[in-house]
Amino acid sequence: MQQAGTMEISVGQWILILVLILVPLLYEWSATFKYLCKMAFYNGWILLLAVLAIPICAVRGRNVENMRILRFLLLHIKYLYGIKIEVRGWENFSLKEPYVVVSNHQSELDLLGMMEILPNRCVPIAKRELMYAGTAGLACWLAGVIFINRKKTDDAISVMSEAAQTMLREDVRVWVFPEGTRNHDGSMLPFKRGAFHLAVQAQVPIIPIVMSSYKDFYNKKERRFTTGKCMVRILPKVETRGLGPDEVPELADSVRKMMLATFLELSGEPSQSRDTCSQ
Ligand SMILES: CCCCCCCCCCCCCC(=O)SCCNC(=O)CCNC(=O)[C@H](O)C(C)(C)COP(=O)(O)OP(=O)(O)OC[C@H]1O[C@@H](n2cnc3c(N)ncnc32)[C@H](O)[C@@H]1OP(=O)(O)O
Ligand SMILES: CCCCCCCC/C=C\CCCCCCCC(=O)OC[C@@H](O)COP(=O)(O)O
Repeated sequence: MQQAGTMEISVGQWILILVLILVPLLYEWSATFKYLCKMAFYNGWILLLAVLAIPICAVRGRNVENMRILRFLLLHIKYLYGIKIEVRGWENFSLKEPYVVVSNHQSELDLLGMMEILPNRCVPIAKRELMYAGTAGLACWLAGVIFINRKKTDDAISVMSEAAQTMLREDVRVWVFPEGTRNHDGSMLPFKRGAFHLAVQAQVPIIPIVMSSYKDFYNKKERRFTTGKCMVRILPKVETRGLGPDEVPELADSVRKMMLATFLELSGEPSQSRDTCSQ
């Protein structure tokens, strides 16, 4: 029986107290636990922000203008994580016409750099699986993200050909990660050619973007995630007017060379030392 003025603590409450003490201690002591917490919060926070975004975006229906709403909602995340983003080359974005943005792809954290500089009426091309990522998938769909099925090349190519028409008809810019997958090892994979076919088919320029290596503050293999700085460079446009499908391989190679040189320079690596591509 409980006496007046005394309080019994139940087993559940003891567990809660223990968790409240242990979690912050573990967070400080274990870099792995910190990494897992930060990544879980990153995904959870985005799913939650998407809950906010969905009704606002739904007012307009599926529309690329909704990308501005996603951008606005996501811009603060860099502050939560203490990631400083330094952008140079803004002047290279001052084109009125549509263009294809190509950018290196290190991790889901690329979303932060992307939102920092995302031009108006610019939509990313994303793997179809993202459409099923709960609220985030629906928010992406409402913002006009172009989904491709990477398991069906023909389908992916026809979606991209359709995108070439949409870009011109509706004055839309498209953002592609030409590596086609995240590349956590601090280098740049060989480029897939879809982005370059897209630019050539639409006869629009390519604007290469390079985000510096995250190695100083983030490493998935080592499960390390601290605060840090990322440099983003918007490179000058590469014209595609007059080029045909036969020139695509050369175009892709020359853009990749330029991006790799910038990546190595930004990441403080000697040039040619980290090229994982043997094209
Ligand atoms: C608040 C909530 C917010 C939520 C977050 C919001 C933000 C979300 C941000 C999301 C960010 C998410 C980020 C992400 O999800 S990144 C993952 C998805 N993105 C990509 O995969 C883009 C890059 N991939 C490609 O470009 C691939 O080439 C594709 C996918 C097209 C095919 O790949 P696949 O591996 O199947 O085949 P292949 O590359 O060997 O190509 C085969 C042949 O076809 C030729 N070919 C290719 N394309 C075209 C074309 N258009 N017209 C004519 N021909 C074309 C090509 O040259 C080659 O021929 P050849 O050269 O060998 O002779
Ligand atoms: C009810 C279903 C709940 C599903 C929960 C899913 C959790 C996902 C939560 C939030 C989504 C965060 C959006 C991050 C956007 C970045 C996407 C990204 O970077 O995709 C990776 C893709 O470029 C390449 O994929 P792979 O490296 O080939 O793989």
